[in-house]
Amino acid sequence: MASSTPHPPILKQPVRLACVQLASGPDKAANLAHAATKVREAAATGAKIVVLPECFNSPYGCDHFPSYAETLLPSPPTESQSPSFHALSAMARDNAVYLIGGSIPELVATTTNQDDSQKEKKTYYNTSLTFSPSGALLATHRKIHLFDISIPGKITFRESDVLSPGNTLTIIDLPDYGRVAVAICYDVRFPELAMIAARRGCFALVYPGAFNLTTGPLHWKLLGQARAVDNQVYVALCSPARDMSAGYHAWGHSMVVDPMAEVLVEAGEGEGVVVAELEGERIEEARRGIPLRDQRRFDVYPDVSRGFEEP
Ligand SMILES: O=C(O)CCC(=O)C(=O)O
Repeated sequence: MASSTPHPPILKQPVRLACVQLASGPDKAANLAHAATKVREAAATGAKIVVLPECFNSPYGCDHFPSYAETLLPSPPTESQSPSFHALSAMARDNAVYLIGGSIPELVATTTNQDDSQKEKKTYYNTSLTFSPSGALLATHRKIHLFDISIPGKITFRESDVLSPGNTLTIIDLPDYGRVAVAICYDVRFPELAMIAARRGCFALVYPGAFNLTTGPLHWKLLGQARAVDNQVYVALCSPARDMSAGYHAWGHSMVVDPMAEVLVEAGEGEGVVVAELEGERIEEARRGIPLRDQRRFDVYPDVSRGFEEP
């Protein structure tokens, strides 16, 4: 029921966030080197939170996940187990930024004893790593909702043919600023995640993603604005650049949406960096003007954030 308890500020100080809409190809080492250049460019704008796209260092597609997958556990992995882990850590440290490192395919290999012989089982995830300005790993998010869709004549995609889903929601404390939630692409379609994260005090929901030319024009911006307006938080969507010579055509249009659902910055199709200033007062203003948080009727419907265990 409505109450008007005071709410503590959820963003400690204004912060600039950059989405790097990256062009990448089949050469992982080249992709990592190029990402480092673009993260430097993003940091030079004054951005202190930098976001990379989903599958930023490989082509996107089920055929590619196993050959590009890296082992992240035990953490920290060695350089040869995960060159991407080390490259991302260095990008964060070299530029003194929080780096939400898009996503990479992750391999978890386990051995089991069966009938006196050892069997190796390989499990793959779509995984996002976030690093602190000192280069320390802050969080790992494994895509929870796998991208399995079929729109006849347009697009069929079945990540679950190859990938396994993650099972935890990812809320990250950035000590200088406050909390953000990270989820990956198709995860944006599930408002429960966003609601829980916002009610746990996140000032921004960050989605590395790679929508396509069918659902991108229909839903990408709509979903970004929907998650923002429902939760009165900032939303950042970060896509790869579109490459019509690649097997998968990403929509592009990386953007940052404010707590009133206004699109603050939006990229086009090609490579680029978009930057927005996030301010706690803008969140408070939205929440004062339209006081949803004090008007929810949890006596009529359940609060999905109740019972969620913090990691
Ligand atoms: O939800 C969509 O339409 C696209 C999702 C997607 O591309 C992904 O999860 O990688």
